[in-house]
Amino acid sequence: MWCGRVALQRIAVAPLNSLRITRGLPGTVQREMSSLPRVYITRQIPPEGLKILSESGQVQFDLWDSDDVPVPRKELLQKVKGVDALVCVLTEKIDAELLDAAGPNLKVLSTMSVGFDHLSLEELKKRPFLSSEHGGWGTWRTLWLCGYELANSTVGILGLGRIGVAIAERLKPFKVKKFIYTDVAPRPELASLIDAEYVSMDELASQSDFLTVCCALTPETKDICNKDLFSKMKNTSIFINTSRGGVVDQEDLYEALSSGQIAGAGLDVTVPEPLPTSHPLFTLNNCVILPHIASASYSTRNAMSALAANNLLLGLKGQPMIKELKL
Ligand SMILES: O=C(O)C(=O)CO
Repeated sequence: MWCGRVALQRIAVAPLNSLRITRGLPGTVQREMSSLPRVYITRQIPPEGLKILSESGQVQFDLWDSDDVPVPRKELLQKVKGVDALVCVLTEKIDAELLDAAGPNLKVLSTMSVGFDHLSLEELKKRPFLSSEHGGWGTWRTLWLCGYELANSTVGILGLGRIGVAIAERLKPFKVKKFIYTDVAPRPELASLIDAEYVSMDELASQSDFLTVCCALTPETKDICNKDLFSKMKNTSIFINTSRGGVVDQEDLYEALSSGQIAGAGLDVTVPEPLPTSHPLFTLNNCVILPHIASASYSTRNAMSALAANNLLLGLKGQPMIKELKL
């Protein structure tokens, strides 16, 4: 058997290996949709191979469930659309038409054959998207990597303090329609700086197009961003956390992102930090995770160190500090 591994991207293990197999169209077997890489198998391949894929927990697959008749070309061209990987046999012509139909998500082509005369090597070589060396970019496409705009949006701030205000000030030029916030109580002085409206937690969840978490992690705010909050958010909303990972129930967030309950998340902070690369959140294509760098500019970090030093000196002199945490 020759397995043509044309290119291999990182595939992280996700805890979703118990997906139910459901019967789809006659002659096909489908696994339920999840965020795992999608594989199409063009033939009912012998059980050993299917078992390996099934038990790996690394992929979801869709299969032409017959060994007597090859998958009709029309069905094949439909089924390969957007797949991450393809297992084929020697009856399938892997040519320009098929590779175009599959599109730029295709990262691995594995043929269950020693011969490879059914593969158009010229076409395979031409396609930069089959090689991770080319950055995985395909041609410009109309909806590729599109996101939601800040213009005309409602931005919700969970926990309004200096950071929430600073974020709003930076977002305002992008023509945000409205800022809303919630906190333990209204903070009119800060809110007036950004013209933000005080709302309940439920209203914050249901109205925000972008919900940004700026509260401190305390016993009261631990896991405050959980299933209950995500279930009230719009499925077009983006969740941002730059405060502390502990304010988010990461399992609930994974569920909300993978089920499409919310559209996406940007996390600068996680539990733990660094988040292990095997963490399920890393398997999602609608979750961007950064290594706690929201304040990582030379001037901000210098200002932070100067503030810490000045506070210390004032404290030693018994004078009021510039910023003091009242215990
Ligand atoms: O100052 C903090 O608390 C940070 O998280 C650094 O960005």
